[in-house]
Amino acid sequence: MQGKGLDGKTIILRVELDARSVGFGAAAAAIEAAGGDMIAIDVIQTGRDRTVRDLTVKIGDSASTERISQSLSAVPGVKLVNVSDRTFLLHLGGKITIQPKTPIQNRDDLSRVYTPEVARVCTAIHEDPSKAFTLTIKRNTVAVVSDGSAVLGLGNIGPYAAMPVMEGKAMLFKQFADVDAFPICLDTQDTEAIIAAVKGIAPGFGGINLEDISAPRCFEIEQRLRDELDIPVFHDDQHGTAVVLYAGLLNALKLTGRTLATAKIVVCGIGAAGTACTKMLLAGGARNIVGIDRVGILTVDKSYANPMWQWYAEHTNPQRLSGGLTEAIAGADVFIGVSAGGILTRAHVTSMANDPIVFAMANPEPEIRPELIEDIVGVFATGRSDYPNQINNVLCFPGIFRGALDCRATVINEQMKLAAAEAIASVIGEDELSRMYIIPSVFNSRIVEEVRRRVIEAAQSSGVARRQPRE
Ligand SMILES: NC(=O)c1ccc[n+]([C@@H]2O[C@H](COP(=O)([O-])OP(=O)(O)OC[C@H]3O[C@@H](n4cnc5c(N)ncnc54)[C@H](O)[C@@H]3O)[C@@H](O)[C@H]2O)c1
Ligand SMILES: O=C(O)C[C@H](O)C(=O)O
Ligand SMILES: [Mg+2]
Repeated sequence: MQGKGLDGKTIILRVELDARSVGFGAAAAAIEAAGGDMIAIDVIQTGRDRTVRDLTVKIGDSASTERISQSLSAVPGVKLVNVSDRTFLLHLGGKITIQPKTPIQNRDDLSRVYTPEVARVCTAIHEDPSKAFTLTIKRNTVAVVSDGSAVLGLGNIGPYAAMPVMEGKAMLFKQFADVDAFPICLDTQDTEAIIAAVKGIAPGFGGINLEDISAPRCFEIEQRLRDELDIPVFHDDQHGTAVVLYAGLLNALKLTGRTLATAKIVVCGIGAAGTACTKMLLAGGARNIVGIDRVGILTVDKSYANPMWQWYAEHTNPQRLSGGLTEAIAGADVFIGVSAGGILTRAHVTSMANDPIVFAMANPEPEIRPELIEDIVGVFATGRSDYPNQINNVLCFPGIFRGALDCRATVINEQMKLAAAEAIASVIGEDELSRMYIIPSVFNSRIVEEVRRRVIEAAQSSGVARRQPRE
């Protein structure tokens, strides 16, 4: 098992060299001395006094971006202008764009897509608002809405910093399910203001994917929007995560000879994801779930100001355990982490039952790195793409929205979520299932189609579909 880490292995250093006092060789030598290997040089600007170059440098195992930058900056006459890596370069100018479906080539085209002809289409929609689904982008467009309050496990980093994640989700929607998704990061964390903003933009969208909004506000925001809008509103960190977790856990339990009803399951991080995962496991028949957050094990013997924690304490922890993670995890069959990076230790895992299942799903840094417990864990999964068994909501949200949009569902309900989980689990055949393969790859082309098909069936049988899709 190997993760690539967050630093790219190749970096690009933009340097300004004082042409009179520094030779290029000195810069190259400084990079080499710090463990870097210069593999390309691009001249950006040249002049009599100074030149600007982009140096592409491969970072050796012993080196780091910081060491190389420091070594280079220490050379007299060298000014380090910028350091980027392949990841940053991929983000230059953002990751998505909007393109018209047809070009406007002449006056005739112009008068059809725009004034005066467009007015006839506007009038038709005014007379029959349901035509918005057929005559505008509403039919295939989802808003990915965040307030930046719980971005991955990075926490409350605000709406500007949340944008790269939301753009990424939009890319995944398009690539995997051909859904046009638009990232919307709101500059408010006020519940009422978020509800009003989403309701205000809803006319242009066929669905709302709420993303990275922290608990407990996310519960009220989602519930109110579900009640007040007639398009699906789906908090991805709750339900997308729960659907994928459920699919992966069923397979892991099967492989280790356990059942949901008898396994002791510890859920760490009782926020958006932890709450929804627990609800889905309870609905599936789990009976021994213990939840833990910063305040310790949630137990009915205490009372909590957070109403969701109160609910949680009343519906879990049948043995009324108390204490911290050490007390919660002793003898547990399953650990589900949706909290923060690095909080689980090898000693914790050693204290679990034999052949334990550890799903360390915090992003980007899991609760524990697989290499630390490889020899003692039964089944291991993370939320990341650079380890085996990626339990990530990307396996759910493209397909579930594809299905919901195609049958014009008014909501995404429990039946549709369960259908999505069963679809994801079903993509792995019995003979393929192994400890390193409990959940299909994001790139498995059958996932979206299978999720879509079963979600549409579930929407129809539960009476929330407004349209019969063609195929
Ligand atoms: N793999 C996936 O698909 C996936 C999906 C959703 C969320 N996540 C990850 O799960 C984590 C939580 O996301 P969320 O949307 O539920 O956020 P959230 O803010 O709603 O909830 C996080 C909860 O974790 C708790 N927590 C933080 N540090 C803790 C600690 N040291 N010990 C115990 N509890 C702690 C917080 O108090 C909070 O209740 C993030 O790291 C996120 O990246 C992963
Ligand atoms: O964004 C991800 O990779 C998954 C999830 O939505 C998260 O918040 O961590
Ligand atoms: Mg998220």
